[in-house]
Amino acid sequence: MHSSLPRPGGSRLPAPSSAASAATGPSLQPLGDLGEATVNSRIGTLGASTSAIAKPAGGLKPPSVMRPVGGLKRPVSALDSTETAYDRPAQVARSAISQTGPTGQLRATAVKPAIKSAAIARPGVSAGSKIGATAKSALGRSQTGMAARGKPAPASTAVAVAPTAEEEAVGEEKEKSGGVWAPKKRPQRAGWDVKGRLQDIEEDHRALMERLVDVNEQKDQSSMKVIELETMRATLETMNSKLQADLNREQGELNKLRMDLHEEQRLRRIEADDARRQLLNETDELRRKARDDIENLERKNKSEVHDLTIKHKFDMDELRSAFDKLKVDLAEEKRRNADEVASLRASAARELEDTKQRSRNDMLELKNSMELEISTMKSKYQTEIAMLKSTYETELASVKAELKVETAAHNETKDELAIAQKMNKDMRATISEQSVNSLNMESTARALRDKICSLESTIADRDNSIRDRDGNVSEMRKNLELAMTKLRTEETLRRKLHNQVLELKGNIRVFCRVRPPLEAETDPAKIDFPDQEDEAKDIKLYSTERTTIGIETVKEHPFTFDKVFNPASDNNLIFEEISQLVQSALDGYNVCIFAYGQTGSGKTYTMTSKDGMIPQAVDQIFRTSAQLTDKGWSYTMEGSFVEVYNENLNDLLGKDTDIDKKKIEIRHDKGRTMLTECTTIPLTGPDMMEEVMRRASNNRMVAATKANERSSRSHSVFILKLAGTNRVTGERCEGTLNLVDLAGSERLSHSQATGDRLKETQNINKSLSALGDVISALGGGKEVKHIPYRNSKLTFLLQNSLGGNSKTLMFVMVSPLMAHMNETLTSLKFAKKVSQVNIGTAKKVKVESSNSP
Ligand SMILES: Nc1ncnc2c1ncn2[C@@H]1O[C@H](COP(=O)(O)OP(=O)(O)OP(=O)(O)O)[C@@H](O)[C@H]1O
Repeated sequence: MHSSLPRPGGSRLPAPSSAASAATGPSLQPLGDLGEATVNSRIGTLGASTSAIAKPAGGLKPPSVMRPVGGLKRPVSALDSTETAYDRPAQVARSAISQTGPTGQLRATAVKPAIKSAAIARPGVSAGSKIGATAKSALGRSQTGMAARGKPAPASTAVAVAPTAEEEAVGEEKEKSGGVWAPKKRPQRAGWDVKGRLQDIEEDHRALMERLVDVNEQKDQSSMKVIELETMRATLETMNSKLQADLNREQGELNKLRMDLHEEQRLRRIEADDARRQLLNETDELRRKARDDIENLERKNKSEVHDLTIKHKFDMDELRSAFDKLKVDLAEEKRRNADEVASLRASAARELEDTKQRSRNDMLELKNSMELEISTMKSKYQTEIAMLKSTYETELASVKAELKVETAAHNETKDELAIAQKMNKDMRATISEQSVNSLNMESTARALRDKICSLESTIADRDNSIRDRDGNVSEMRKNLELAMTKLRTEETLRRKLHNQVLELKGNIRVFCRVRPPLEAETDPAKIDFPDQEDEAKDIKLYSTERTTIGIETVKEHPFTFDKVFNPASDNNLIFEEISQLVQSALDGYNVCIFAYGQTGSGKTYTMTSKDGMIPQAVDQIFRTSAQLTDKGWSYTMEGSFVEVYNENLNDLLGKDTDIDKKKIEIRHDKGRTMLTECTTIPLTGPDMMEEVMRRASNNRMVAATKANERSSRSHSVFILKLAGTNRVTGERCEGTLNLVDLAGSERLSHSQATGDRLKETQNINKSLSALGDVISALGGGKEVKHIPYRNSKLTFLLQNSLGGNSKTLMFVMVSPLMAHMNETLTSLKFAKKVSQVNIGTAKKVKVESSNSP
């Protein structure tokens, strides 16, 4: 290993061996003469000095110098702990350096072992830090020095050997260039030439001293270097302390961060606690809300159940009425069946009678023919017998005569007598044979007579059964009669009950209908229907009002009526609600249905459109009256259609040329209203209504050409009179159904109208306020003695249909537009007043009847 260590000059040092030391032998004289110990001590001192001097100049660069870059942020302890074995010699060197005095002078004794340990510390390392290399070169130098002085090197260190010629040349060269010092080459002196040798030594000593001076210079340089290194160390230490300070600061920051972290954690914990508490509160709140919801739901459920119960009750009532209707239908069916049975029975009886008659005729014929046959046969046989008898008697007489003749010749003709007797015997046999035949004939006649008898008894049985059936039929007829009577009683009862139901609902009822906005209408009003799913009685409107100080406020206007129809309700739904009133007209009551509201609110649409109240009412009346036929009722119906315009009546079913010309008078007589010179069309079927409506609409159009927008400024009244008679009970009833499309209720200002328009305005205002007056007077009770029917043509026309014996329904029509809000509110207020009027119980129109009480 040591054999391959390179020398600073590139030559190799031979491995330390005794041979090597022996090689130096011939070149060195024994030092016994001079005092070998002295020489050796000098050489040793020199060697030690050179070794000390040969301390590596630049080899003490501490590895830590290079470290700060990477290890800047690392704590010192960490830096120290990461020092490897390679760093330790440098540390030792550093500590050695630190032992220099304040002057910066290096103490050789301290440096020497340091270098030594540095050199020894890394034996066998071929390449490594500068320190190792420097230490090795220093070692090399010291060894060389020692070798030169002939002193054996320690076993653990390399021992210098005598240089070869080549090495010597290099040594010389080195010497010149200030390399490692070596004694000068000179011719070998003889052993005895101690003086010469001393001279050489003296010379070498001088050279060495010179060299020492050089070395001292080098030492100074090294000291300088050490100082430099020291400065560097100080810098490094400053850096180190700076780093330490950084580290401390960072640690401080870290601690601060840790504290922040703790604070943050504490805050988070508090927040978490708060959140948990909030969550608990929210959960409680939710639980409470859920409980409330459940309770609300239960309440709602209960109310729904209640509603459903009511609905169920209502449905049950309806079912009951349907059941009653079914009963009626069943009775009707029964009656039809009974009729059928009766007709079948009659035809069966007729057939039976025919069959009986035919059988009787057949029997009679048979009997006659039999009797004829029997009598023919009888007479035939009797004739035959008589003939035979006469023949016999003749023969007997002739025989007797002959006998007489021949008696004499009796004896003579005894044989002839015997023959004659024999012939007589034969004849008797024939006669008896004939008698048997006659008897047979008689028995046949008897059998025939028996057959006739049995046929007669069968006919009698049949007669009996027919009589029995007749008995059943009459019993069934009686039952039918009873059922019909019951049915009639029930019908009367139904009418009474129906009337009572309507009475309970009030004789003036007010329905409110809001029409849908039309396509072109863009400013809808805000209208609510709060209980549409329920009773549908409420409506709420919202208007905006400006206070005196200019603040806009929204005002609510709630109203309640007998029924409120929202814009989605169609005419069919509305008719369902009024159909019972229409039924009342059939039951003999006067019924009046008004459509009240401003122009364009939907009055005409509700009353006269194709599926409006007028066509549907007539249709229902026809349908119901047809059903009542089975209960003995037959009805006659007649319709009139009049227009009240400017306090004049126009016949809308008359000639168009008579409009505004013919004067129609109103007469009241015993609860009946008659119109003079007004067309009344008998209605025989619902299809006739189309013609009635067409004619009325034509005349209205003609009237409209006379005055613009006349339909809005006139009242139209369709009057349907119904007269019913029950052919079975003799009951009679008369009812009137008045369907009125009123003029637009908008407040017309007198100031803006002139001429015809002013007249129209005055008349509309007059008639509508008269209607209001009549209704409120009717609601005044018994104290009010006078009802001002005569204040307008309209109220006078409807006198018998407004009040005590009538049923009244007012539709208050509502426009859905914001622009009409004020008019709408006025209409609704008027309707509210009407709905609060109680006009007493309606009475059936009294009609004298054959058996009415
Ligand atoms: N329920 C409804 N559904 C659909 N359209 C309707 C409804 N009601 C009214 N209308 C429409 O609104 C418009 C005005 O209605 P209508 O002529 O019936 O009002 P009005 O009150 O009779 O007016 P006037 O007093 O001028 O006769 C018409 O075009 C009509 O078709």
